[in-house]
Amino acid sequence: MLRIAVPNKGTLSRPAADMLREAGYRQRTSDRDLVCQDEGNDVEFFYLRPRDIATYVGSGDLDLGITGRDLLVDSDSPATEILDLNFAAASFRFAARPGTLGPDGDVSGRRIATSFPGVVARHLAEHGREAEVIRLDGAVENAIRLGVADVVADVVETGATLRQAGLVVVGEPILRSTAVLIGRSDAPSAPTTGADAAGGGAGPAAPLSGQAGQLIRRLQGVLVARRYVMLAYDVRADLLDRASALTPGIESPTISPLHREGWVAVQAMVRRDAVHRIMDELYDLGARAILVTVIHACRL
Ligand SMILES: Nc1ncnc2c1ncn2[C@@H]1O[C@H](COP(=O)(O)OP(=O)(O)OP(=O)(O)O)[C@@H](O)[C@H]1O
Ligand SMILES: O=P(O)(O)OC[C@H]1O[C@H](OP(=O)(O)OP(=O)(O)O)[C@H](O)[C@@H]1O
Ligand SMILES: [Mg+2]
Repeated sequence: MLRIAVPNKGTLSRPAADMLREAGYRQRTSDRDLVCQDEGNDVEFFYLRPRDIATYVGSGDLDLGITGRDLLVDSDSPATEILDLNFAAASFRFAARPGTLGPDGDVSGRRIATSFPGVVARHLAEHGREAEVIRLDGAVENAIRLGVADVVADVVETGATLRQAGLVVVGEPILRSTAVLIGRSDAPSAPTTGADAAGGGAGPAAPLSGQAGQLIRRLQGVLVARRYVMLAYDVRADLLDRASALTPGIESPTISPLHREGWVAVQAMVRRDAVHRIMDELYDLGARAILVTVIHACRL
């Protein structure tokens, strides 16, 4: 049975379970459940602190896991990113009281409070800088107010927490994080499919097979279904080339004959964020009966 680690609490927990449900897996019914068996799919889910997930996967005790890229980097476990799951986007940044640091964000010689000492240490080493790293469990913004640190390094989503603490971000983002599916570093990587067009990154090694490969393909299917819609319309056959250029689909649009002479029906997947612009352009071209439908699931 495939064993998967899923965040039990916090920002990642609900969207991770929602995504697995959308991919057809059974999920726990109570926040207190620590394990959920999906016998139909031969998969067992273990609900763990997101910070611990890379440790379980890196040791090989669990096969795959969902966590944040920043937590994966911080763990320094022999685990690697298989698929960007495209939720819980945040950046990891230095912040300080205005005027504390120069615009280049050089933190050399400063005291840096963070819950991600591994991410900060890697950044300092990559930039050849030395600083004192003070590891705290959370609410790190208070460390400056309390005189424990000069700089914080923390997750920033809206920036509201920093503003409330009178802090400003300094320098470029240290890391851009999203939720990711991870596996052991020495395991084969995800199968590459047309889903890569939807951001499903995959490494170069041989594809993961069996239930692991199936889970990855299902999650890639959810990513595509979330990012694309199906567009259908009728257009005069002599305008088909121009219409197809607007809706090339992922592989190629489907063209069907219409009873009305000189007209064809076209179907193609288009990116959800571009669909209204494309519909306007198709209408201006002369296409009619333009319909958008949601994709619930797919395998490309
Ligand atoms: N606004 C946010 N606050 C915290 N973490 C966020 C946010 N947006 C995205 N994330 C990501 O969620 C992960 C942190 O999740 P985690 O469950 O450890 O912390 P949390 O949601 O802050 O919960 P808690 O701090 O209460 O334990 C990281 O990968 C982080 O990048
Ligand atoms: O940019 P924002 O939208 O304000 O979000 C980022 C803040 O949210 C998280 O704190 P959390 O509430 O999880 O508390 P914690 O520091 O105790 O983890 C994170 O540590 C930042 O402080
Ligand atoms: Mg937090």
